[in-house]
Amino acid sequence: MFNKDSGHIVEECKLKVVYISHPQPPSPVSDGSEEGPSPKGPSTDNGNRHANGLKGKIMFYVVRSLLMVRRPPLPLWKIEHKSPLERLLAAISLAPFCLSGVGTMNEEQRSLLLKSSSRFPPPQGVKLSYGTAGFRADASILESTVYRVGILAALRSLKTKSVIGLMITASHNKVSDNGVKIADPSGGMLTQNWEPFADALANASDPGDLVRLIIEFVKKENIPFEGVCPAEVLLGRDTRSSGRSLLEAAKQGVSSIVGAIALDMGVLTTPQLHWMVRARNKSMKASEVDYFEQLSSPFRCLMDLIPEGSKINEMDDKLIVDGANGVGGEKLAGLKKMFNSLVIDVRNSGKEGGVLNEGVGADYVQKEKVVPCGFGPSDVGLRCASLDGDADRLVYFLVLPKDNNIDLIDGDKILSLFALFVKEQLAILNTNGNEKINNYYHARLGVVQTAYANGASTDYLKKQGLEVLFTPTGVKYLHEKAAEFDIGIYFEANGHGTILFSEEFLCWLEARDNELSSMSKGSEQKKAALRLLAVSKLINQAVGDALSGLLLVEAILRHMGWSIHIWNALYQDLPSRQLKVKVVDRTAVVTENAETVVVKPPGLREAINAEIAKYPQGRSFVRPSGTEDIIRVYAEASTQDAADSLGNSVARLVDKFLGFSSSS
Ligand SMILES: CC(=O)N[C@H]1[C@@H](OP(=O)(O)O)O[C@H](CO)[C@@H](O)[C@@H]1O
Ligand SMILES: [Mg+2]
Repeated sequence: MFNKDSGHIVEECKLKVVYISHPQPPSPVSDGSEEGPSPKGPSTDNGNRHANGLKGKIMFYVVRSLLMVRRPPLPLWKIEHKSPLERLLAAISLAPFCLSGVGTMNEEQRSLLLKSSSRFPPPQGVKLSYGTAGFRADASILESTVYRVGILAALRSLKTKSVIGLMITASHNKVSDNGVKIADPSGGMLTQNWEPFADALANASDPGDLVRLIIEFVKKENIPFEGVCPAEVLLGRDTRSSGRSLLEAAKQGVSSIVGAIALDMGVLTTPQLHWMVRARNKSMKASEVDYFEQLSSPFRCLMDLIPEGSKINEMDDKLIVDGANGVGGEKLAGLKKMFNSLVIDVRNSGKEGGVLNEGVGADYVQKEKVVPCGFGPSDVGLRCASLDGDADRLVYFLVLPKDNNIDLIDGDKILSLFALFVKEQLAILNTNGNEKINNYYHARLGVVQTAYANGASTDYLKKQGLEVLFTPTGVKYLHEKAAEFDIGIYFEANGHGTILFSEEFLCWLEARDNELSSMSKGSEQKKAALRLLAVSKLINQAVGDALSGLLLVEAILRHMGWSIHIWNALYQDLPSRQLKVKVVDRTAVVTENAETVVVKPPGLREAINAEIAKYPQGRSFVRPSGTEDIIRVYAEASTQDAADSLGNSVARLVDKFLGFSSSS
């Protein structure tokens, strides 16, 4: 992780180093623990301090020399302390921290935490939970939470000896909300084992409680602490104005762990930050320019490999994108400059005065099934797409001639398009004319959905002979499941998804590609190998990414020679309805079987099943949202009226069992 370019990347990408941890220099007078008594009592007297200081200096150089054998110096040495004298002073001030062991906390670290955390008191009467996508709430109460997640990210970096990401976003939620989540070293979501600790940290009542929790956790997880190892956290935020002060809180959190640094990567899409974390930990270049290059070059490769005759007519050439008045539109405008084979008209880029996610964006389009602001009758029949507020979701749509209605082409249909293409390329790769080839690799291709996937999509995918699996809502679950395959494609109906390739399969594919280069250059197999390799590079391997997903959709439609109408006609969605019900305590609903069955409160399951039985092709389930304080209701049936009616009946049941009237 802390690759040799650590300092170099900082310069090359013109990154701003936002904070470098400043451990308190050992003072001969005060131990800096005014905030509360030390559990160990006063650590040293003055004489001991001086003696320890000298011992510390000597030991520090020994430890540091040893550490430098296996890693380059911290960016700390390169960036902040420019002159040799400044570096020496920094080394001396860090010395005491480098002497303490694993899983322990010395007085200086404790004092630093107590001091900084006292500036971020937690909100009163609020219980926070690291839900489907981290912590989310009204931005005005989040400073303490973000500060504490900064601490968590620094500890995670120490534990994994890798670069960690911290993203400040509330995605598709309203502009006054915000949120914070962590990207693990792979670029994926924070490991689920650490979520209870995240909850405990966020809800710690005071600085003392917070420090006690950290001490316990550091011990339990054996985290190398107190400057023994460096920690590095990449910070990103979406376009919400509250993100600025929250980012400051995150910096304070990171820097309250000795040896930890925070790098402000600026305003980013969520998938960009995840990608950068992954790239840094793979010692790859990780700037925004590199990200654009990573997407555009395989896209160009796929376009160059489009079969002769797969031409689409001019009307189908233009794509209109709704940027949700968020970060995605602006980034897409930058990305599209890197190729001229695609005409993209970006609307709702945030520069026209619209409000983030208000009447715009992928979540609005998918849930309300109406045109977003800025779209209208002149767009009827054109290929349109919508990103969400942090650009990790993508849906397509067709504007219908009447009543602002749309034909939605959601995550399920994007998944179907990707699955068809990958399956076709795998089949070409493993066939030589009519003969099966010898160097055959049976790549396990799997697709992963949630209960929100339209039943018609699941039927369609199964009919194509694909293995379909289900997980609970939340990309952390889908991603984990998809990673079990050689090629795992996952999508939530709302448009979050990606394609994961196993290392083993990619190794084989690269070898096969080389073999084909010498044996059958220009053959269909060679092209199929090149296409699959291009897909593995274009599609974000860390998380679902609307920008990379959009480029892949565009490339595949051209490959197939399909208009959006042909794509949309792959299968017809069953009519569905989604509703939200406000209840007293949403945690009272407990589900199982990928959230399709309610186990608590007693009696609700039977009542829902009795409703479902009244509707042909009826399906309905309820679950507590992980991002909003509500219960979500989903209903599907053979007609829209029936789906609406089933949804309403189930929503009434939820209200009856758990609503405010039931508790009074
Ligand atoms: C029905 C729905 O769209 N749920 C979304 C929503 O989660 P909830 O837990 O349902 O609030 O936000 C998550 C994060 O973006 C996303 O993963 C999930 O699919
Ligand atoms: Mg999002």
